[in-house]
Amino acid sequence: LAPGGNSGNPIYDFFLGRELNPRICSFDFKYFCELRPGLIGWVLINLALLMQEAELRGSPSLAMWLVNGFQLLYVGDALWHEEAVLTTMDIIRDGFGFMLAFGDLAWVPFTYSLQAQFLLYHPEPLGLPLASVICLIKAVGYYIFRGANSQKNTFRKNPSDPRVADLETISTATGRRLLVSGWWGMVRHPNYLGDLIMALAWSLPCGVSHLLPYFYLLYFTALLVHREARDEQQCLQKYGLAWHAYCRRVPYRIVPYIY
Ligand SMILES: NC(=O)C1=CN([C@@H]2O[C@H](COP(=O)(O)OP(=O)(O)OC[C@H]3O[C@@H](n4cnc5c(N)ncnc54)[C@H](OP(=O)(O)O)[C@@H]3O)[C@@H](O)[C@H]2O)C=CC1
Ligand SMILES: CC(C)CCC[C@@H](C)[C@H]1CC=C2C3=C(CC[C@@]21C)[C@@]1(C)CC[C@H](O)C(C)(C)[C@@H]1CC3
Repeated sequence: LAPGGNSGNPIYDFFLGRELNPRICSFDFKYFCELRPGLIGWVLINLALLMQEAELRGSPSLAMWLVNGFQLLYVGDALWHEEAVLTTMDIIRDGFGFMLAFGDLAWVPFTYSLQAQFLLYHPEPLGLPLASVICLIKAVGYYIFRGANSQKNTFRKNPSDPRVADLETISTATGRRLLVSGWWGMVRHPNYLGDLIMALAWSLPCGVSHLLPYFYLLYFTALLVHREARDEQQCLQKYGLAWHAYCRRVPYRIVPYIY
């Protein structure tokens, strides 16, 4: 049973999921749904919207190309680094309840493709200079997101790997160490920061005339703030005093000097 989804409150447990890894033989429903149908469905919906725009207006707009390219990179990255999902709280702690079943299969493909849906009905002229700035924002976000996630994954797999061996760490009572320099010495969730910067770059090609393309950015900020609080609680339970020491050393959660 999932540690989080067995609180005794039936509504909460239905949302978070009672069973941790529902399986038939070796087929793990949660692991499959987390990465395959929703993410691939999202890319296919985006592509269909791009093709429909080409049919309507002769060719896809630059804004549509950017949104498609950025989100394809995000999904490609998730599939390329597939094994990293095994250490996320969704796989380790959360059950396969309404949140993940609905989230993976319906929420991700249909709401994450909102920017492309918006562009089909509200074409947005985008010049090359602004497009270059947006690409730069995406590149910075991706650099932080990938750098932080890879640094932690490499360290968790092999702390003496030369790419992470020189980083400063704090020892914990569990025998595991926490990184306190590199990306993880900047804020306590540098990967969330990179992800949020990328989310901004996905919305900007749609202009600023409407709030709808910014829905993902707003929802994602709320999701990550809540997720960060849940992770913080779990880390405090796991690492106790060492976690307090890490928080003193790295006081900001997601955005340096702000939050
Ligand atoms: N697009 C989307 O809808 C979503 C995207 N994401 C993205 O998924 C990715 C994974 O996120 P998530 O699973 O929430 O969390 P993280 O990848 O940030 O993992 C948190 C875990 O990392 C370990 N950790 C924390 N601090 C340190 C440190 N200083 N040194 C070493 N290990 C540390 C702890 O686990 P332990 O010590 O046990 O290893 C902690 O529980 C992120 O990039 C996030 O942005 C997440 C949710 C939704
Ligand atoms: C329905 C609710 C309002 C919210 C549902 C939340 C889910 C949609 C997200 C919870 C964690 C997720 C992750 C990804 C997609 C969204 C959900 C399922 C992820 C697969 C996206 C790609 C990333 O690279 C990742 C790190 C693999 C993500 C893992 C967490």
